[in-house]
Amino acid sequence: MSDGQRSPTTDGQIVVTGLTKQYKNVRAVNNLSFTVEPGRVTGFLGPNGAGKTTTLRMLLNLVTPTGGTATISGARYADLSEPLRHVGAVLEASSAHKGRTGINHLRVICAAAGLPKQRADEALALVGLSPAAKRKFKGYSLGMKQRLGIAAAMLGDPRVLILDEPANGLDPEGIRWMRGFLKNLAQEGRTVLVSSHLLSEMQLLADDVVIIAAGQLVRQGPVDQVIGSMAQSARVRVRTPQADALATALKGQSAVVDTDEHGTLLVAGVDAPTVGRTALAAGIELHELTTERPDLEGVFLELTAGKAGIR
Ligand SMILES: Nc1ncnc2c1ncn2[C@@H]1O[C@H](COP(=O)(O)OP(=O)(O)OP(=O)(O)O)[C@@H](O)[C@H]1O
Repeated sequence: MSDGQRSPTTDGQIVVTGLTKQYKNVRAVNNLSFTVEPGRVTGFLGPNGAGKTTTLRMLLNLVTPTGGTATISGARYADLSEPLRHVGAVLEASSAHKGRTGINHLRVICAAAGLPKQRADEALALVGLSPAAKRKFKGYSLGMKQRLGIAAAMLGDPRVLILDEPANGLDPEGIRWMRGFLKNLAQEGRTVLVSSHLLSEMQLLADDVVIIAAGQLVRQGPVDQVIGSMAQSARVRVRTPQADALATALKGQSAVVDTDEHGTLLVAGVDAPTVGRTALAAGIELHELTTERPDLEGVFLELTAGKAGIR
């Protein structure tokens, strides 16, 4: 389907179907399928060498797939009539001519892409770099270079933004800025696909996650659902002066009950409301009832265990 024939239902959607990349000895991406929806930040997660960069490069027509397809708004990147107006990408920290100022770097891209010159000023303002517009690139910090890369990606006011490890090398303030910036783009209805190995960061940033390992899909879905779908995902912490009685009552509900060194019950297999109701029915007093979920890090390690390869 060409850019002009895009269906409104697929606008901004990224669809990866059976995508495969075989290098000489390495199958970097192996029959990978997932979708990325507009209006959401999607975290693309995987251990080192999982195939994230190769996948993003195939999406952007920088690497030719061995098999399968990757489309953006129903079209392959190569078939988009004005790719920069449709897709912005930041694949690595921005590189630019060292002696060129930030604003001139962006103006050169505008000229090459047939975009109006004032977009350079607008994009620079968008990433908070206007005060450094006339400073030379060689004097930019890593954080400023990252922002300039994002400004370049935003020149065409794209519907879809694709970023490979954008938080790399940023300080905490830079990471906080990036998080707010990307969430805001998603709120505007844009599609934001961000690869990262910073799992804790994704938990704060992403609405959805696509987790891959060894080139294959491990799990995809809303962050909360992916965490919640783990067999051992939720445990309920219960403190009660009648621990033995409650443990007995819960075992009748096919819960698995452990006790820690302080006598606190750790209950798996039933949710907190069930524990509360069971306690109430048995006339047991509760001092604490807390649902404990593993963080994304724990889920990720469990999901990709054994697949994270030195490949
Ligand atoms: N041009 C290439 N030629 C041969 N093998 C390659 C090439 N590019 C990537 N690979 C291999 O493909 C696999 C996937 O690499 P890729 O860079 O896509 O993973 P990644 O998930 O982005 O990893 P990282 O987080 O370390 O960047 C790795 O084993 C890598 O060595």
